[in-house]
Amino acid sequence: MHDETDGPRLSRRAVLGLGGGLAAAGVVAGLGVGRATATAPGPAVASTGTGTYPFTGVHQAGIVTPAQDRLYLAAFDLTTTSRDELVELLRRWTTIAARLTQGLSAGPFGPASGPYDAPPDDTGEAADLPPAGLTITFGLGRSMFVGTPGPDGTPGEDRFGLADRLPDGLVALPHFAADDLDPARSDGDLVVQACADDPQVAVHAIRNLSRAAFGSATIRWTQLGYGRTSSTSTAQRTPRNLFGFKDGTANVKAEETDALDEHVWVPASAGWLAGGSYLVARRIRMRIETWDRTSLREQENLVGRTKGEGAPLSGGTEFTEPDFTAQGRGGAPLIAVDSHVRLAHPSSHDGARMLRRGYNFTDGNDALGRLDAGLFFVAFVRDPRTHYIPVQAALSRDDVLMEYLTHTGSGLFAVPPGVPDGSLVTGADGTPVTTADSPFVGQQLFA
Ligand SMILES: C=CC1=C(C)c2cc3[nH]c(cc4nc(cc5[nH]c(cc1n2)c(C)c5CCC(=O)O)C(CCC(=O)O)=C4C)c(C)c3C=C
Ligand SMILES: [Fe+2]
Repeated sequence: MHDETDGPRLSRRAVLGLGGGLAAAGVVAGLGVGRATATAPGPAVASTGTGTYPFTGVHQAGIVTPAQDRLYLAAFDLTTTSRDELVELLRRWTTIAARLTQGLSAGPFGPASGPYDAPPDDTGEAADLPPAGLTITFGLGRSMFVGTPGPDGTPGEDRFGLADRLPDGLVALPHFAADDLDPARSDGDLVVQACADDPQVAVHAIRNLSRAAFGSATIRWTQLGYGRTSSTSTAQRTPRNLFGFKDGTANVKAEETDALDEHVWVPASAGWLAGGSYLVARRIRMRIETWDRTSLREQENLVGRTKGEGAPLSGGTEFTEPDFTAQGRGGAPLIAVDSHVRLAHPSSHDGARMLRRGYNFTDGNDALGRLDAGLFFVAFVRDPRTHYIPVQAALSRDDVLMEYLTHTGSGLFAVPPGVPDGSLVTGADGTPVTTADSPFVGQQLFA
């Protein structure tokens, strides 16, 4: 497992061989390019102290890799209508992501070594920071394929000739009861999820990707998150959400490879998206001031688990399966029929599970002094039609916890598979570069 206790960390400068020499080599990036094998990121190298996760692989990183402590997620709108420019953007983004996640600068020169009369090819604020386990995960929104329908229901525009490649699961999410969605915090043509154990590293990643998108795409909305609200590995302790409850106990974990195939990865039959997933994002504001005036008994009944250990109210310890048939004195179920865990449990949804990877957020306060805080819910599923929409519909309709929640933002994105190991193109300095045929996330879509 990657964590803060991993041995000595290398800063970007150290990884780069202290800038100068490698930056000089970067001048000739593009010369002598080759397919990266030796330089392709190897297995997770937490043990060597660099704190990096491989960028390449069958699946994109940032899904089953252990959830880091911080999130910066940005949704983008494309400003270009050129398919070639879209491909170029994805190529540039892929190279930058491959570099940043391995502790390199965004471009081959770095923040302080490029031509003196040009803006640096990296903004610099992460120059002396370790890679902090950065992962960057790309997703594609429905509007990229079919545009945005008009208010009168007129169909959107197929700007890139991709309408017939729309994945079946990339549906327009229905309106759920108690949704109060802000369009300025919802949807988008593209999404980039940057997760790291240092917020500055995650912000640096999005900033440099946004910079590289200049002229092709602009940021539509962003969300900062802290204090992951899920574990994605059995080696991680279960964190707590802002209601103070352990969150992520029953999550799908990286070690459950059969469950990942069944519930998270898009199957081979799904064409270009095979090996990918779908990312659901929901910005959920929590009425924490009201919650804090609620008795412990009521809080536990709303959730269906104990607040201290996170054990189901039917008994046992944190990882004991809830027993929904268990009754207390008087015959009432120990886990209420309208409790959160009962309504979200796979047994209520034909066995459907999801890989949750959410974060807490606090975005200031409202005019009444109440915190604008909550849970930025992120989940990866194999098909939102079976693995998310029915669950959300049941929760929005019947979950007593909803009395304390308002969904204020929403997004659904198709997450392409990973860039294959050994396929990155490297420059003379051995680091990834963008060329006319360098690989990119989502390449299968354009094949
Ligand atoms: C549509 C999916 C879900 C949303 C939205 C959601 C929001 C949400 N959840 C909590 C707190 C907890 N959730 C817990 C379990 C849990 N939640 C979902 C789904 C959504 N939650 C699932 C599928 C599960 C697992 C159910 C199971 O298999 O037992 C828990 C219990 C601990 C755990 O297993 O993680 C808590 C606590 C909040 C506060 C919230 C919105 C703000
Ligand atoms: Fe939940």
